[in-house]
This record gives sequence, structure tokens and C-alpha cells, in this order.
Amino acid sequence: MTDAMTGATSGTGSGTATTLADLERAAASRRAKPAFGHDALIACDRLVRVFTTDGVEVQALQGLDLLVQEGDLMALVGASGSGKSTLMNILAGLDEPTAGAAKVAGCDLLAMGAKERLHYRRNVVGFIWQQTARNLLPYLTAAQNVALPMQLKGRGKNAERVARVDHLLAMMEVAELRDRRPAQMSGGQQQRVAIAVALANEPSVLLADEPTGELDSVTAEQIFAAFRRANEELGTTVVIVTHDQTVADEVRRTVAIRDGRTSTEVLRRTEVDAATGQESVVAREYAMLDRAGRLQLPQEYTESLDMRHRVMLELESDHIGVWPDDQK
Ligand SMILES: Nc1ncnc2c1ncn2[C@@H]1O[C@H](COP(=O)(O)OP(=O)(O)OP(=O)(O)O)[C@@H](O)[C@H]1O
Repeated sequence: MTDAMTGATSGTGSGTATTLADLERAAASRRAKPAFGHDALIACDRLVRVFTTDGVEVQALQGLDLLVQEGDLMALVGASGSGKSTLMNILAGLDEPTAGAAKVAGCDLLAMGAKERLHYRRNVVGFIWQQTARNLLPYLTAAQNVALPMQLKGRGKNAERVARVDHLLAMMEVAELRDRRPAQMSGGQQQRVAIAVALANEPSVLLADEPTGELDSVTAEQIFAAFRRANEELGTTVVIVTHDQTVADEVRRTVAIRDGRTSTEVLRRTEVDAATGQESVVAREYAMLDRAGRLQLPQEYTESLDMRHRVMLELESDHIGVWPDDQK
């Protein structure tokens, strides 16, 4: 019988001793700790997605962590190929991760069967694509497009559905287009109708992949305002992938993805000057620290100080200093 099994003190050689009671206490405290992201609406935990094409593996997501709280309106940014669309397709229930964990509104995205997946796509998430033509059925009017998800779900009586269609189209400021088909609308109008379609079954989350990518800046501004209304008036959580710096600057939280991982994030808050009462938005950049203590420093920072491979660290009372390697 070992010391640990008897609960007796076992010497470690370093002067400290661990007893079975210590181990049990540590295990109990680990069990008592809430799971990562337990209170978040979207929780991605070390998400991995590997694509294999012709025997070549591409790691599109390399252990990505992301938490999004209910009611958030946030932007995801990143260079082409960084993994944004891969993440969005997983969150939309269109693709499955290779490893890791992902939960949206209590649904475990790795454990859903075909029936649950269909329910998830119809009721929990709403999706808006960049290509305006992909969001709407061309032979249906705006009102019919918005009504369709409710009909497929068997939701409400006809009169209730009509009232909800009109309410959503009015909220998106396209009420006058209710009887037009997509070909009779501009790209921006189609995207606003598409948001109404995505909201039809009251999803918890709206996901949009480059929704303003095909539009000019004035129209893009209108689309962004429509997302903001959905967020403020209905409380819907909104995640937008965008290359558009104006959109990224207007949200409270912008998360950057680099090489399949969340790398940095910018949080913006409104501050009021005590003397003048004037409001201003203050933006602050943060780096993501994962549970293993890994940190991605922004490329422009490391490049400007020629930091490579190894850096010098120093722990101060309230911060950690990072310097270029002095032994190079
Ligand atoms: N179905 C697939 N098969 C093979 N490789 C894929 C597939 N989808 C994505 N990839 C690869 O995964 C990586 C991430 O792609 P992803 O489309 O997620 O990037 P992105 O950040 O959305 O890029 P963009 O801004 O150009 O849309 C890329 O290297 C891409 O080539």
C-alpha cells in the first residue's frame, strides 16, 4: 500500500508533503470550479478544425477559445485564411469541429444528431451571408421570405405570422418593400430583408459573415444600424465577421483571429469627462491569455522591437515586462 493510499505523509524530497486528504481537497476544488464559459451564451473551448485535402492537412482552427456573453454585439476580424469563416460555419451548425468543445445557448455543437442540428439551425441561430443572393429565395417576396422560417417551424397562426413579418420588416426599415422580390431590391435592401428572415424565429444569436462585403460604405452603415437595432430592441446576440474597419470600430468588442486562434481584442467604452460632461469612446487593446498561460503578442509590436523566438521577462508587482532577447 502506498503512502498516498493510506493517507500518510509522503515525502517529495523538496520539503513539502502531499497527503491523500490534500489530493482529495484539490480534486474537490477543481470539481467545484465552474466549467470554462459556463455563463457565456457562446463558449468555444480549445476548438480545432483540421481539413484534409489530397492528403494535405490544413489546421484552420488551432485551439481557439472564445466566450460571448448574452446580449453582446461583437466583430470578428482577421487576415484572409485566419479561420473566421471556419469558426462561423461551426457556430452556424453547418460544419463540425475536429476537437475541442463548443456550446451555443446550451446546445453542444459536437454532440448534436441530425434532428437536433436542424432544430438548432432553424431556431437557435440566424445566419446572414455576404452574397446577398444567397440569403433570400428569388421567387418569393420580402414578406414571403420572412414568413417561410415560421411556416417551416409551424409557428403561430397566419395572422400572427403576418403581424410578425410586418413588425420585423418595419424594424429593418424596409416595410415598403414587403411585396417585392429580391431582384426588385438593391443589395442593401436585400441584406436588411435577410436580417428580418434570420430574426423570424427569435434566434438567440445572429451570425453574419462579411454582411457588408458587397456594399458601398453608406449602405454598409445602414446594414450595421439594422444589426444594432436587432441587438438593442430584441436583445439578440450578434457576431459579425468583417473586413470593414468602420464596422469593427463601432462595436464595443472586436476580437482578432490569427492563425486559427483568438489573438487580441479591443474593448471600447464610453467615458464622460467630469469637468465638461463630454462623452468620448476609449478603446483599449488586450491580448488573450489561454489557460496554459500562452499569449500571442501582436505582430506589429514584436516586429517593431525585432522580437523573435525568445524574449526576456520580468515580473513586477503589477505587470510583466517583456524585452527583446539581450543574448542574441
Ligand atoms: N473546406 C475546406 N477544405 C480545405 N481547406 C479549407 C476549407 N475551408 C477552409 N480551409 C482552409 O482553412 C483555412 C482557414 O480558412 P477560412 O475560410 O476559415 O479563413 P477566413 O479567415 O474566413 O478567410 P477569408 O477572410 O479569406 O474568408 C485556410 O487555410 C483555408 O484554405
